[in-house]
Amino acid sequence: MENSVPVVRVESVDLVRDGRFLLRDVTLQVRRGEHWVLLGANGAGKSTLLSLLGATAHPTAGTVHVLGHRLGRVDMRELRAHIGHVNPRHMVRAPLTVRDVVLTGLTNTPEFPPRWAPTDAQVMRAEELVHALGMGSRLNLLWPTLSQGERGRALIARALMAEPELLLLDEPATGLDLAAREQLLTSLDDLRAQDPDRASILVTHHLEEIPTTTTHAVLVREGVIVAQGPVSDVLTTANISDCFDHSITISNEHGRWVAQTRVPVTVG
Ligand SMILES: Nc1ncnc2c1ncn2[C@@H]1O[C@H](COP(=O)(O)OP(=O)(O)OP(=O)(O)O)[C@@H](O)[C@H]1O
Repeated sequence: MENSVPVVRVESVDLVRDGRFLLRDVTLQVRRGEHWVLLGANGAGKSTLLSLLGATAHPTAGTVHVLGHRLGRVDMRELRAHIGHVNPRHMVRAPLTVRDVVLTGLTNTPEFPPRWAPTDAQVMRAEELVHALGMGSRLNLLWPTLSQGERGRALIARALMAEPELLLLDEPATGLDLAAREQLLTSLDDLRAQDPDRASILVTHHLEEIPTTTTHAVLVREGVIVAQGPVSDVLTTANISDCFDHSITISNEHGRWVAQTRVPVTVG
């Protein structure tokens, strides 16, 4: 894909299910090297938007281009091979080790396809990625024995195996304890520095889960984008309070964001 072509170009998109607008008039453009956070309340439409960008859903109206290809005019399966979509609900049924699950990122299948075997170089890359995500000591553990946080980190390594140009992360810090969350955020910052061309979109409800390397933010409310742009322009007390329909004060310290309910000042 040419450098000048946006990684994602969504234009005037509606997505309607059962007569209900899950997304309405959504326009969004993401370029190489940009790292977006997608914020919104429960049910706002974040995962729905991510499913369009991950080429797993089609818009009802409007156009979606991902990596230069228009949805509806491209083999979605082929396109998905170039997108790293980290879905915490990814199912692993076979008793695979962490190394094997990460390797299935190459085939984009839940298990190894029949007669497929990774090369030595692919195994080495899988191990490097597992180390980069702080999971080196877990390489040989069987998937069912992992904690939720360990699975989340292994799934990011899995998504990176195919060297995707676009990485989609759906609530990657959900269920992580404090230390695991901090390790995850550091790993994401490090990975972004290692591959400056990759673009990413991370979905969360929590401002504390936004990596410091985030460049842009988009706020969704009831299927509509209410603000988007450079992260420090978008993450303001007014915008976040409006998006979540609640009085929230936002602050930023050393690149990390914090949200607090605004306490009314009582006089007297
Ligand atoms: N296939 C579907 N058919 C009908 N409604 C759907 C479908 N998928 C999702 N929805 C509805 O669309 C709305 C947006 O869902 P979505 O999962 O995108 O929200 P979200 O912002 O990711 O929420 P959460 O933060 O709770 O994960 C929800 O009200 C959901 O019930």
